[in-house]
Amino acid sequence: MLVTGIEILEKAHKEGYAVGAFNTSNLEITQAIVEAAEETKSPVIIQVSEGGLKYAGIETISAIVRTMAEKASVPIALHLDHGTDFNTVMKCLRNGWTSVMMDASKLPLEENIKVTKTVVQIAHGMGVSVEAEIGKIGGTEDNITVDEREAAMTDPQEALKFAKETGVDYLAIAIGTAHGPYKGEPKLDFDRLKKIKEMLNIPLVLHGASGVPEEAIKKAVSLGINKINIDTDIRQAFARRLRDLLEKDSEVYDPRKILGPCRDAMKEVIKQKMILFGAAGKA
Ligand SMILES: O=C(COP(=O)(O)O)N(O)CCCOP(=O)(O)O
Ligand SMILES: [Zn+2]
Repeated sequence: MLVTGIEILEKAHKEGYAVGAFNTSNLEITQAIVEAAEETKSPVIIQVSEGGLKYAGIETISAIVRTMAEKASVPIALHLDHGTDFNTVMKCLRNGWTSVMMDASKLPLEENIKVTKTVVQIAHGMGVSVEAEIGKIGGTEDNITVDEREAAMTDPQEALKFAKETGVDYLAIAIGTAHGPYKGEPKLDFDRLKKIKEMLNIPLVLHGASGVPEEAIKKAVSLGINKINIDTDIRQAFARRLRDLLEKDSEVYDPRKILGPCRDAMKEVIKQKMILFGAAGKA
């Protein structure tokens, strides 16, 4: 069933587990996410980035996800990931999305607060929940020094001010993760996470979670992470299966015989994440 993000995350926050938020941009990835959720009886957040919207078209990807979510037996939210453009956020609200991220983390704090507060007021008026970001979660490709990454981490006092002044439902925090494939092992600042959770007591979001060791994920969940964003691991599962399949069968040409097995490979990765996050059986 299609539900709001806060309906899913409030329960996770109260019961101390995390829900996977998996990015899609087409039919097969969406099918893989929904099938994984059904098979593990997990609530799930299906999310689309602005790049995903450009690739698929907002009306088309909305229709695919909403149709499958409404038919599903598990709770599913449709979420805009990293909405940096106000008008894109508004478009998603008009297309029946049940959760949006207003990502104004690149702006100075006061401007981030101002625009996020506006989105929260509008979204809440439509019964939609809101994620925002404080601190800067960059990409593993960004050439920044360790000190710069440290400086980009979320300041607990700023996070408290931000949450109070915006009324945001869940907050993405920077504690050492980054988007994309890691070169080395990411070091998460668990003390910072613990402090932020104690001070804010709302659902917290971990971006850039692909490639983070399982023990670190489990510790982050135990300290209060309730939404975990995964995209790179799914993309890499797709690409591995595709290469393997084409190497083994140079004659295959039916997209269904190519994309179907790739879909199944993505589904298996997603199921493992749902079990690792503690969401399995929580639907
Ligand atoms: O936090 C994550 C996923 O992080 P990951 O790379 O560790 O999977 N995300 O928000 C996914 C961001 C995807 O954006 P784009 O479609 O522009 O490539
Ligand atoms: Zn992200």
